[in-house]
Amino acid sequence: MAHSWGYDADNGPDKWGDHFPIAHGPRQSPIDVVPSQAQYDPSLKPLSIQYDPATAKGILNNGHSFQVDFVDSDDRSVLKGGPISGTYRLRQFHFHWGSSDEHGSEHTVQGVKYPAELHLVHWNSGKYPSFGESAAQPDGLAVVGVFLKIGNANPHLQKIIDAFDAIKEKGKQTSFSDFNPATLLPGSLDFWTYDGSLTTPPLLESVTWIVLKETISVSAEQMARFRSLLFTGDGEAPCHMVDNYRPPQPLKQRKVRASFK
Ligand SMILES: O=C(O)Cc1ccc(OCc2ccccc2)cc1
Ligand SMILES: [Zn+2]
Repeated sequence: MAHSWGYDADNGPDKWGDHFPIAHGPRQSPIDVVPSQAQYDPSLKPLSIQYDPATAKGILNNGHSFQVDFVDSDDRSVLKGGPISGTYRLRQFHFHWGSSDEHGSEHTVQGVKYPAELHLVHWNSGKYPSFGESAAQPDGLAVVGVFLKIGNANPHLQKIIDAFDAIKEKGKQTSFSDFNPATLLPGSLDFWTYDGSLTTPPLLESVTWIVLKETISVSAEQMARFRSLLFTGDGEAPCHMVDNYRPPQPLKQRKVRASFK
């Protein structure tokens, strides 16, 4: 793309296949999860999520979303169990959200859209030497997806929102420490799982998706703060960071499994 990918009509999800042909591949994400079509798999282990708040490093506006990055040079913050084998290290988390509370999530549940979706990105440190290497392997990444639903203000999200003034524009970053992402998880870790991809270019088909059934809360005022971020950098005409989600993609020959009955 002459101009890099984004979420506008001229560079958005419908155009990504022009430069990233895998966009039309067999295991693209996100998908619409249809609970009645998901098969309960008793062999799925419970999810094991252990994060050390000391591994939180910084928060960055990357021009597509904002992400909180973690020290991933050791196994202090890891995901195990569920559908994965071995140990996957937490690399970063980020969100996708809408221009209104009626939409914004990437995965949908029987067509239901949520105002936002959290992605906790992990890489297979038990098998590969780095995130970059892992991202190119079919079993390289594991992303935990959590839906946000409008309700009470979420005090754990508020710590992230309080950093937004320092990262309003594309390219801005600031330190972000002593934060445990496990505070962003719902009470139940029941999940759906399927083989998929990154939901942004390069759309690599290297993600084991683990989508939690239970939501976490966010207030309408907190969602408005997400929408105050900008896609654009200093000196550019400001464009609010909203609707940074890819819509559901064809399931093709895949099955979705459920960890619960
Ligand atoms: O949206 C998601 O959660 C999938 C996703 C996960 C990780 C991610 O990292 C960026 C990136 C990964 C590999 C190569 C270049 C860039 C990009 C997207
Ligand atoms: Zn994502």
